[in-house]
Amino acid sequence: MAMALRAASRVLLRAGSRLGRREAVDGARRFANKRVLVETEGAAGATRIAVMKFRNPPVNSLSLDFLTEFVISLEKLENDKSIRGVILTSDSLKRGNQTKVAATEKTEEKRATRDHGGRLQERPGIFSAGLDLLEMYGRNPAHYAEYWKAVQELWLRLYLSSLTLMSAINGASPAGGCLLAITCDYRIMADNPKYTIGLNESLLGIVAPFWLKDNYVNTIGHRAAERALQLGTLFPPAEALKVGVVDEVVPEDQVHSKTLSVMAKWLAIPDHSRQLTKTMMRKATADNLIKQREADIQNFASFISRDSIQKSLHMYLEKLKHKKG
Ligand SMILES: CC/C=C\C/C=C\C/C=C\CC/C=C/CC(=O)SCCNC(=O)CCNC(=O)[C@H](O)C(C)(C)COP(=O)(O)OP(=O)(O)OC[C@H]1O[C@@H](n2cnc3c(N)ncnc32)[C@H](O)[C@@H]1OP(=O)(O)O
Repeated sequence: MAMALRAASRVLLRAGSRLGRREAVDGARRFANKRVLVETEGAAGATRIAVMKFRNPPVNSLSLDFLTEFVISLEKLENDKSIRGVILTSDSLKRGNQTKVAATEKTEEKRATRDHGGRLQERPGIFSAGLDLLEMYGRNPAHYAEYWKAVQELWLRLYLSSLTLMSAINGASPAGGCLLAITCDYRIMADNPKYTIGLNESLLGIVAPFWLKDNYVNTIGHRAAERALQLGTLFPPAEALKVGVVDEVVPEDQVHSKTLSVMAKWLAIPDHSRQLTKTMMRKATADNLIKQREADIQNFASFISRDSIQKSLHMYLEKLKHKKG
């Protein structure tokens, strides 16, 4: 398994250097590729934590490029011995240096936030819209296979990470967005009823993969997962807390500070015992995928290529496009 992960990571690193964009380097304290910004907090030489901010406009969907860049960034953090904790969050807060694009049409309004250079900015209120539907629609089986391998890789890396991972959920978090959150050791969600979280695959006419289902069952229990998966339930914060999809709900402006303070408590536990415990709890679930990765890829590629599934995705995409039109 370690060898397989190292080999996959070499491939990703090569892809990363081809993608090649390291926009900002400030010692070890801040690095970024195009879609993931990583900031570290804490004094040099001491234990530090990192904040990984998603910035893949407009909705932080998990495109192939995003997945590649994410895994490269995570690996860098895993290799940095001074980093013990990582917070996943969206870089979707409004920045000062922005202007509203004059918008009369509804479709314009939807994407009205641009910076002064006219570049599209991440809109606030979205943690991640989940897997990129355009990677799963209208492509060929080889592309589906490549994409699914990257999705598996992301999940395995996060689920088995030796770091303490926390998600600061500052927006909507459907499907793959929920995947990011439930791989973490702890989840804190902003108390905004507009934000929802859950595995809504069934509403799209698709099915969550077995390993994500297992992750969900491990998080909220079998009965709750069985019901939520069939109904494709997206829980608002209070319900997400009640069912256990998230561990805490706090006012929106306190999500970051609260996550930092919970992280401090987790980091007070010795790493070796916490890590061994985490592995003990998670290894069997991860091994289930590891032993059949290739079969899972083939399953996905043939499932998603079906005419009926492509039709469902087409209808869902159309619905998204016209929902406010
Ligand atoms: C038996 C089984 C056998 C085998 C099975 C094997 C494997 C399993 C098979 C399949 C599993 C596949 C798993 C998939 C998991 C996923 O993650 S699927 C994605 C689920 N995501 C969603 O449903 C979210 C959809 N989006 C939204 O609900 C809203 O966009 C959101 C609340 C995030 C934001 O709303 P709003 O601010 O109003 O923005 P818009 O809706 O206007 O969206 C802006 C533009 O972004 C586009 N977009 C939205 N989401 C996605 C996405 N996930 N991927 C790509 N693009 C997305 C949207 O269309 C708008 O585009 P436009 O401006 O119109 O061009």
